[in-house]
Amino acid sequence: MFTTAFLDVPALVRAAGTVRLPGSKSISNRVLLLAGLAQGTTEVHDLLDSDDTRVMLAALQQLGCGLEQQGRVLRVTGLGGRLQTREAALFLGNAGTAMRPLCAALAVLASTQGGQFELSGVPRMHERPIGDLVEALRQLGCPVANLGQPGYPPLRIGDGQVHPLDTTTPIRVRGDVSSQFLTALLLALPLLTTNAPVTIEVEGELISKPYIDITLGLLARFGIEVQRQGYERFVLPQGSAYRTPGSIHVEGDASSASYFVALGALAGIDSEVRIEGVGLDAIQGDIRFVEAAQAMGAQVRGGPGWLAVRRGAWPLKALDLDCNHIPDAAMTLAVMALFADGPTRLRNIASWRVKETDRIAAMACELRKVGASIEEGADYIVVTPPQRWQAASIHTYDDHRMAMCLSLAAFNPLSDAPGRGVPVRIEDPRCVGKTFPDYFETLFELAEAAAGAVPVIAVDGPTASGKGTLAAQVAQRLGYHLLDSGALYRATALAAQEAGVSLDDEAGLATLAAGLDLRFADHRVFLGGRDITDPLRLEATGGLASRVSVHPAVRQALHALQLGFRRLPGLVADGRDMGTVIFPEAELKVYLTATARQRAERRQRQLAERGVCAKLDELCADLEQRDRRDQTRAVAPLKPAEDALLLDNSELGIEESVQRVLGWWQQGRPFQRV
Ligand SMILES: O=C(O)C1=C[C@@H](OP(=O)(O)O)[C@@H](O)[C@H](O)C1
Ligand SMILES: C=C(OP(=O)(O)O)C(=O)O
Repeated sequence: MFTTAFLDVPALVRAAGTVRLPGSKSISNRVLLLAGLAQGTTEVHDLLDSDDTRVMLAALQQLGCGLEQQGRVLRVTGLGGRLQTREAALFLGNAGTAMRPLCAALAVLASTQGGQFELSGVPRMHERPIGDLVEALRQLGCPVANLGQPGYPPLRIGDGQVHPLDTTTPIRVRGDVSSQFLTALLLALPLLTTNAPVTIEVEGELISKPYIDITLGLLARFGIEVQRQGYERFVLPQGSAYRTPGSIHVEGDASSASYFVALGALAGIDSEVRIEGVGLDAIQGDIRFVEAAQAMGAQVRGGPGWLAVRRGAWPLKALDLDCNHIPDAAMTLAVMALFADGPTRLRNIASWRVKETDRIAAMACELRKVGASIEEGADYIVVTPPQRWQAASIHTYDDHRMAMCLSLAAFNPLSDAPGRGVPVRIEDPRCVGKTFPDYFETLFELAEAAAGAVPVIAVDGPTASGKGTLAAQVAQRLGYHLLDSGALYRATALAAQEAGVSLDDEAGLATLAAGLDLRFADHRVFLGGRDITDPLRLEATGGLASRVSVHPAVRQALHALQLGFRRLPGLVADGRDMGTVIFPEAELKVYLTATARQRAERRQRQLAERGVCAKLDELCADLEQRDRRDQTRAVAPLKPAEDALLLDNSELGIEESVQRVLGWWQQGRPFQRV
């Protein structure tokens, strides 16, 4: 997951490959609650691992459910309807699928067995309505107190006493703000059916109906058959008891699939984007996003558990659609609308305003930034494609779907810059953690950037100038890949030593370099699968590397290897000839210097930290000798590129140097500052 302040997505042109989707959020949290209420142990396969499921799991653990992870299987041992803990404060983040159903289940358990629970979330959760559910629970006789604004979390549920609950009259709940209130009652009220059936009646037109189908389907898997009349009246039969199905599989998330269906429609030009984990047999209503995408021109094939999508009509066809049945995936349509042949109207989406953010307002604001014209109303949005695309820094409002949807705006081949398009900056990319922590990694695996669009920052400089530390820090802040090119020369030197190849044998060294099986992972370096990080850092290895690197054939052999590090979303490359030879087109070239004495002092400190005592004069003389050799070698001598920015860090701390480079980088980007 990217945890950077922002993530720049370069202009993208094509997509192909296979994505295996993470589990459905809606199914995961329902299954967890049902398993938590049932008697016995349920094996849950392919559960979603994200912010929303973590808060549900933490709550179940606090309540005394047994949780045991075994590989991809989670074993949940339920309460069997008996409270293990009578008091707890549960933090439920921004998960509607945890807050609403737990509110109802705990209200019933606390009232029938005597308990008291506090439910809270992130500040936005305290602005998301829950009043209609609280009203329904109060009708039953459950004490629910507002700890903040009436009608919103935080809430105190129960008061420690046992209360008689009235299940003889139908429980009425409004359905026009969120379907999750009805889902919550359906999941919780089987607890009250010991002596008589329980009836729920919906007031107002129920929204997001397919989510009720998920609820009913999963209740059936847990042995509860709800009788109903349309979406107005639901009866939980007397004696409804949660019976674990023993083992249950969570299908891939259909809302998450929408981004990759859109990806295929936009950029599956030569081949398909294949989606695995969810297919045409899905129990999630958001699978019907596929129909909307097809109406816009996408070519979709599919079967049980899979979809394959490629571009059909281009530009896409504008759409006018009632989106009430697919409230989450409909956001993806708003971004696809940027590529349509006319204005797209998405209707009946009032619930967008009370989700992770006011999604109509947020979508309008961010789509305007890329150049679209927007009309918005209380329950609709009309998107007219941009006449001119603009590079935009997208605010994401701590809303995972804003981040995921808007990243697709980086596919803008219709932009003015022919064949290149413009990049998109996604602020706070971490917010995708709510439902799809690896979204951007997955996108970058499938997407192909426009020619030359993957940015490179080259950091060159003499030995011990601190370029390795600087480059690593800059890469980390930007979420970019890192190439420590010196490590390639060092690894070649080590490999030569092991293979008994002389450091003067240019041809032998070049053969070794070309076949180098080198891998960088988690700040470690592996040669042929062996961890060589420590020997690689040895002072002596640096000296050998300097001798290896004078051979033109070795440099040639390592050239292609280095170019391969330039991958989405970007690269920070450090070395001696990054800006001059390997990446002469790098957007930013930094040449880092410090006086030989200062570098020697730093090196002495580093060595001392490792328990090695070295004389300053000797270190200084050695550095000067290496500088001379690097600067005077015939091929790619160490020198600043003509367009490099010089950074003398003799008087700067690491953070100051990092900030200086990030400042230069920001100045050259087409976005306003975040
Ligand atoms: O029950 C569910 O799992 C959900 C219902 C929908 O909410 P509303 O019913 O509030 O529209 C949906 O937007 C949400 O992401 C998940
Ligand atoms: C509305 C959403 O979430 P929640 O389950 O928190 O309501 C969503 O995921 O788009």
